[in-house]
Amino acid sequence: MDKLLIRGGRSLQGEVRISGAKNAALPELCAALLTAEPVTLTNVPRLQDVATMLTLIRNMGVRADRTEDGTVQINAADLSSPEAPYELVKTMRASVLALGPLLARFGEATVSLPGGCAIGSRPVDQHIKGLQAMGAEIVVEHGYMIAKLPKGWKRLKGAHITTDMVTVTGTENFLMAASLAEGETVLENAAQEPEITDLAEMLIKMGAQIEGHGTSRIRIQGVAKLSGCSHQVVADRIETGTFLCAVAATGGDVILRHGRADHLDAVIDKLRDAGVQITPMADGIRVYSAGPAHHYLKAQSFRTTEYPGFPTDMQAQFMALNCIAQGSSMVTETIFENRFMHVNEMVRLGAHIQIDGKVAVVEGIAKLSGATVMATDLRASASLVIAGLVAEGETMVDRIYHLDRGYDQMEAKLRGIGADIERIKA
Ligand SMILES: CC(=O)N[C@H]1[C@@H](OP(=O)(O)OP(=O)(O)OC[C@H]2O[C@@H](n3ccc(=O)[nH]c3=O)[C@H](O)[C@@H]2O)O[C@H](CO)[C@@H](O)[C@@H]1O
Ligand SMILES: C=C(OP(=O)(O)O)C(=O)O
Repeated sequence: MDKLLIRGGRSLQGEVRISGAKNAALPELCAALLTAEPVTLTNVPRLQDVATMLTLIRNMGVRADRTEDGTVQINAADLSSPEAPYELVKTMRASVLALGPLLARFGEATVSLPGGCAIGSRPVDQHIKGLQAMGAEIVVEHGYMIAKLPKGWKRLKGAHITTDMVTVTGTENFLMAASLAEGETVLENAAQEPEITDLAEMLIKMGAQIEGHGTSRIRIQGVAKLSGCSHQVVADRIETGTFLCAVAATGGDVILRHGRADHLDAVIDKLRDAGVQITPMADGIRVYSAGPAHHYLKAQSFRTTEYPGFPTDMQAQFMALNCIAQGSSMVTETIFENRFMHVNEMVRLGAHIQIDGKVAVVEGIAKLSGATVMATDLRASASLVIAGLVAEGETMVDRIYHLDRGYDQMEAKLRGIGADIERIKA
């Protein structure tokens, strides 16, 4: 297993190019299953999850070709096997996104219950309930969701779906399924994340009739057929936020090219309150902090919530900053029940953190000291990299395959702005 070796203490300067969003590219690759016509996605990030999704759809008989510039061409005209086997989905939560499109276009689907980051139990009951409301017959057997249309049905039927909680991939599954269903679907309590809006915009280019995306109530008028399209994946707000926290922690002056400040209001507000200077630009964001966080920044308390609130996917990275900022802070995780696994590893670097249920109380200290730490999930890995960038001496981050699932060449990008970081190949 590859590791990252970081020698901390350097400030960051220069420019980083932000990649396309993992959490938009994955549903958009699945949306291509809704049509027999060619779909072109550009700005697709180079990630392990994207590679896994491409393997998954190729395994169904779909043609999917990617080029070095981040373009992926998909043709699902000859999709022969609407199945997502366990072996291919066990590492990736987003594989559940195959369910809606397969069911909508082929009237059947067999999709393994998904894997992904071990940050909580992550059930898919809402996905199943919503698709059942559209008429699907779904049983869960031997770890698989086996779904089909009732006898004699040609298409799903539009429905009024109110989920028990806001679910991002649930909303995406319903959007895709409803686009090809008969009649109107109304999604209440819908997720409002920018990745949902980006997916809806892609579906609209394919001929879908969608209104209200980006709000908690989405209306979809189903159509009988969707066509091909060309779509550019939106910039990754979580990658952007991760680099913002890295520069805030080390000090420095960096332009995040293509980063979208308007998708990160909650994080940027907290960074500004901490003392970081953030300037939105025409095609990016400039971030400036005079030096190491402990000399210049004040720790910030925050609570994760659904968009537009503070994203759970930024909790660990901001906590790394709080560890070495001035003062104490309370970090409350409300979305996933097991998303503090980075805490023990940060403590190994000298951080002062105590967990009490959903709350982590962080006492900012002047210095972390380098150590060997283990990445436990995707954003935990990123937070340990940030901690390593400011720790004294060497930090070795083990098990970075988690990082490779969701960050496009993170260590190369960090090296490009002055970090002392190298990948140690297994
Ligand atoms: C591929 C992708 O886009 N992943 C993102 C997506 O995950 P994902 O879509 O899996 O997360 P959800 O928004 O569905 O989960 C929100 C909460 O609802 C619960 N829940 C969800 C569905 C369900 O059927 N039953 C249920 O109980 C979950 O366990 C969790 O506690 O949104 C999360 C929350 O912003 C992010 O952390 C992930 O990066
Ligand atoms: C939790 C995440 O990913 P996934 O839903 O793919 O596990 C994430 O992107 O932080």
